[in-house]
Amino acid sequence: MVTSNPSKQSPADVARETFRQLSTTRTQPTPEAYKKLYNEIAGITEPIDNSAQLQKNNEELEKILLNLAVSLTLESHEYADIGQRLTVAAEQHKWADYLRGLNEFTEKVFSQIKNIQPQASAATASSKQVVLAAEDSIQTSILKDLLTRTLALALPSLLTTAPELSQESDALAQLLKKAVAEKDFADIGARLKNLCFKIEHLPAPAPSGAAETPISMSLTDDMLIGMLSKLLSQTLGMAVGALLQNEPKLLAATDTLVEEVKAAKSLSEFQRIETRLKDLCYKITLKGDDSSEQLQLLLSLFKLLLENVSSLLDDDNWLHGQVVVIQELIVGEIDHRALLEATKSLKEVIYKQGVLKDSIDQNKISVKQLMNLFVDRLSVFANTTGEYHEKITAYSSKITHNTSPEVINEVLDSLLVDTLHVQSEARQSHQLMVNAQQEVLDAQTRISELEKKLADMSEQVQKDQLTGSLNRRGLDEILEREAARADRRNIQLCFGMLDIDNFKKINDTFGHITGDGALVHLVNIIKKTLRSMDVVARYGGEEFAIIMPETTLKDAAETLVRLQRELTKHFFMAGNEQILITFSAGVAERHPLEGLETLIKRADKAMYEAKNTGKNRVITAT
Ligand SMILES: Nc1nc2c(ncn2[C@@H]2O[C@H](COP(=O)(O)OP(=O)(O)OP(=O)(O)O)[C@@H](O)[C@H]2O)c(=O)[nH]1
Repeated sequence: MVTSNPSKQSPADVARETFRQLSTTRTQPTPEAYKKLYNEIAGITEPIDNSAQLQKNNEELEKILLNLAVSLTLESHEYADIGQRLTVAAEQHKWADYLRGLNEFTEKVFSQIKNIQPQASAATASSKQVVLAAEDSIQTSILKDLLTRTLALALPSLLTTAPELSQESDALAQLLKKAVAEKDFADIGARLKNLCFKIEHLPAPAPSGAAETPISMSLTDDMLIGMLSKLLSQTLGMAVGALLQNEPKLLAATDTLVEEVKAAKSLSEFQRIETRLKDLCYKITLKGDDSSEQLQLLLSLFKLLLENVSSLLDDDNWLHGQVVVIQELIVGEIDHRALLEATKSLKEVIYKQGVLKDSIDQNKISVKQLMNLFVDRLSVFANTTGEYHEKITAYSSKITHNTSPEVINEVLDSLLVDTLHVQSEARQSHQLMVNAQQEVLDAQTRISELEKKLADMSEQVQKDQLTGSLNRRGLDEILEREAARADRRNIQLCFGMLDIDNFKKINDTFGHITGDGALVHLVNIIKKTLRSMDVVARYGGEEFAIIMPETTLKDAAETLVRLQRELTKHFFMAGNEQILITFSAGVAERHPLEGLETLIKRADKAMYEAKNTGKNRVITAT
């Protein structure tokens, strides 16, 4: 039975139903048969003759199907056989044979997946085995996904949909050929999903069905205005808005214009906006010239200053490190954010320099006071011993010239008194020396404690020393700033939390240094994959946070899935061993005015759910 309800079914639904009926009634799936049934199901009568376009579509489709068949002949033995049969069927236009062959192929792929999964869980003896099994399983599941979608959705729809999409599919078929040869389906899976998404979202046919067929893709004025308005408001809001961060007046004017663009519904409204846009552009150009000149001057001054600071720093490694960080920050493209970060780091350097200098000066003063005291005592002692020697010489001559016992007794008494005096001075000086030595040691301990404190402080600056990503403190600051911006501009902000799976096993198998390398590898891949406006921070040991400004929850989740896919393409190498790094992630979109602690908690909770439901997945927070 044919159902006809054009107002309720999307073209994709109709296409699916057409395909199902073709197969249950065992009708040959020729393009003509497909089109006829499609129109019946969609309740469309076909008033205009678009046979030339259909002919072209059919030819393109046939080419795609033939390419797919040929690509399979390059596969291993069992797939190559099917590929041969499909090629013959496509060349002879025997579409029923072709369909049977494709179904057989899908069955084979599904049964292979079932075999691979137990293999993966059994392969615990060597991590390499696990990695290889996981790799196979990922590729096969992508292949499965790809074929299911091809069979169920993309191909039938292509028979009747837009020619642009046919061209895209043709390119895809070429890619598929390459992917099968190289056994790398990650890219093509994503592209096919994208194509299916486009097909699913093709505009529905007009309910009257009188003038339009499902292949009609003509852009109406409304659609054009919609696209124009979206493009303009995005350009203004994101690009221009970001450039004007330190120009509040122009920023406010831009924000107002963005709202007006969003609300504009007709071309005449756009014409009015155009005049105001020109005015804004003019003002921005004026400001831009002005401030970029100032910025350049300021920068050259800043660089000069840094060079001098650097040469003054002697061998203080920490401060040198900080100066290098600032120099790196201002190398190349300078934007407002880089300047803000550089200024903050410089303030930190200056503050810490001050603290260190004060403490070391104080210690130097106390050592100096001690030395003065010691020298004083020493001179007293020297005087005393000098006098003693003089007295001894005098006593000696007295004894030489006078031998009476009374005189000698008198000399001996005096000598005793003088010797006791010298001994007491010597004892005092000795004690002083011991005290001084102790105080110098104390001062040295205090100085090394200060240096340690300084080293500890370096952990508090914004960067994580191992991975070069932001640390917790850096994360807090940027998150606060982005949240304020999101509130001010009424735009989305997403926060992702990800935790490497089974990281302990990497450490236990290959050692901590390799584990550290894996963390650095992950951050590098994150930085390569994400947009430049996204920010990655190390949240804890093997836990990372990602801030995604101006991103919807759906896009943020897709970004993290894309990141997972990138990791399957870039293994981490531990010597000759390939390690597949996977992670579990939770992602949350910030509610307007939501506190950051709550936002982080929601993402964290979703991340734990991802861990507890099998790992290597992304869960969106409620
Ligand atoms: N090499 C290295 N290891 C770290 C670092 N920070 C934390 N770790 C280690 O990361 C491991 C985390 O282990 P667990 O918390 O059990 O997590 P896991 O093994 O990833 O397991 P799941 O999270 O459940 O997938 C511990 O062995 C930590 O010692 C670091 O900076 N370098």
